[in-house]
Amino acid sequence: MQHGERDIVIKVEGLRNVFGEQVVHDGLDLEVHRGEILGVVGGSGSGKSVLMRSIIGLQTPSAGHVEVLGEDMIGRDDDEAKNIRRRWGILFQNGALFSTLTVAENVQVPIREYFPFIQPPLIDEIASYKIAMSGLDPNAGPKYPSELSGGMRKRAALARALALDPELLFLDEPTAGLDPIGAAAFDDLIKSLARKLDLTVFLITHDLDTLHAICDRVAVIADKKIIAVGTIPELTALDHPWIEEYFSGPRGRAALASTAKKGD
Ligand SMILES: Nc1ncnc2c1ncn2[C@@H]1O[C@H](COP(=O)(O)OP(=O)(O)OP(=O)(O)O)[C@@H](O)[C@H]1O
Repeated sequence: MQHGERDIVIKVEGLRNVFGEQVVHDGLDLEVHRGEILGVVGGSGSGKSVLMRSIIGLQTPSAGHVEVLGEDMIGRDDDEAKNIRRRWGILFQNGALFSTLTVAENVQVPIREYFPFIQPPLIDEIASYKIAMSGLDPNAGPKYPSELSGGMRKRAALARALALDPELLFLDEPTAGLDPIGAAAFDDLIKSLARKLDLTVFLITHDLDTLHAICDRVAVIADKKIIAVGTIPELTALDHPWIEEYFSGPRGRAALASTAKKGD
């Protein structure tokens, strides 16, 4: 399928990132289409997180072009960048919740930042709604992150990422540290929210089950660039040793078998 400019939510062209002597990205290109869940995979240290940081403006690339939701991300002043940031939510790898705030207060932070004129009772209501949407019990609202399980913390962080009704969601290893049942439940939640809320999702993961269960396409980083993007069958049809080893090695085969079983 051909995608018009308006259907491309993230466009990265010729991205180059260098730390000292180390070239992490060189000539990296990627397009993320509206409404898709795009998984990003690659070996440890291949530059997945640096790619995400370049897209969200936390890392200024040495060269290249990054466009998000039709806006050029490089060289923006603070106010302009803030207006674009409002349109996406981010779930960082460790959740990155404020430990001194309750779950409800964490979810309220972005709402208060962007809409300080909204009255507190309404802010409470919006936060409760996001907490419920993320599959947490309403009793979780007054709890502190340290009082929650790992899975509940992820859901709380997801509620905060959804606080401003984003169009785009960035997820950095959302199922890392969860047991397989918790991870599958979190995958289901992401898939269902993405469909219901018309989200575009950029998802970094090492979790083969997640790739099979929820990703529409997968982008593979190796050799400092995106070497392939496509559905898993499209990728496995390619003759590339890393991709073959990744998807067709023992863990890849197990993930495929378990997805096939689920679909019976
Ligand atoms: N701020 C920084 N300063 C120097 N080097 C950095 C910085 N951030 C990342 N790097 C280096 O860039 C490379 C890519 O890092 P990145 O975190 O993007 O890898 P990754 O693919 O996300 O890895 P993992 O799967 O292990 O999380 C690594 O070698 C890392 O050490």
